[in-house]
Amino acid sequence: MRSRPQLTGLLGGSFNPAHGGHRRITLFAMDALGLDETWWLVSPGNPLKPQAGMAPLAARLKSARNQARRAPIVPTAIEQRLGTRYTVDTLAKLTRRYPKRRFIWLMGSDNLAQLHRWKDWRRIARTMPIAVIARPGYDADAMTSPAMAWLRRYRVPAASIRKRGQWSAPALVLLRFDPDYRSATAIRRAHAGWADALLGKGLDSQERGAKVRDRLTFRKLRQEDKA
Ligand SMILES: Nc1ncnc2c1ncn2[C@@H]1O[C@H](COP(=O)(O)OP(=O)(O)OP(=O)(O)O)[C@@H](O)[C@H]1O
Ligand SMILES: O=C(O)c1ccc[n+]([C@@H]2O[C@H](COP(=O)([O-])O)[C@@H](O)[C@H]2O)c1
Repeated sequence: MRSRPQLTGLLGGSFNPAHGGHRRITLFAMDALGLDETWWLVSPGNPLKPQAGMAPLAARLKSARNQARRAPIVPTAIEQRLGTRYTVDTLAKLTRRYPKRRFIWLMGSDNLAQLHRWKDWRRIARTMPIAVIARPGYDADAMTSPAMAWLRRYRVPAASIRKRGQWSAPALVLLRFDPDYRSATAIRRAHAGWADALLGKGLDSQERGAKVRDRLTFRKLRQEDKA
């Protein structure tokens, strides 16, 4: 049984496809915040993004597994299993299922700039702390955004997350690392056929095995949290 709550980062995304920027910002954020692991929630579909041009979930998940290799990062399609699409609903279910964990929502500043358009975004902020990672080209819009106008009063240093006893919400941590210019948009422009190349003729046996392991891992974690 675990003696202290696991600090788990949640990075939700389209991952269309996952790229080195995701891995880099996740590892930097984990280090700055003292996280034990991060779950990459590969979204069935961002409610604000068009479905057109969105690769199949299996391809996006596979790209995420490739990027997460040998790191304490767990890519998962758990939102599909939970039947949730809006983040507020996902977080309500995850906190109920994994009551002993301490979660923190991670996102790039492009998402802070439009957070006020998300369903029940203040409820998200009341559910868990939010850490925002600076991203080239988006920081000015993020800092002047409607969500930031409300969130700025809850700003705390990264150290307050590291000290697990002080974990509370709402809390906003602003993180700035070496800027990372990578984006999925740029990869899609350069390599439109990435999903076909990755999936080949369909799900290979390795991928089918990963899918089963994904389900089992989260079932086991849930049992641990209930113990
Ligand atoms: N280079 C980066 N710097 C900071 N945050 C990033 C970076 N790349 C992605 N993120 C963040 O990772 C999360 C998932 O990103 P997503 O899967 O949408 O990739 P993306 O590169 O932003 O995709 P797209 O270009 O299609 O919008 C989001 O919170 C996003 O802000
Ligand atoms: O819940 C919402 O209203 C909402 C609106 C837009 C985006 N999101 C989530 O934000 C995360 C980042 O999405 P993306 O497409 O920018 O990678 C992903 O988990 C989405 O489900 C959530």
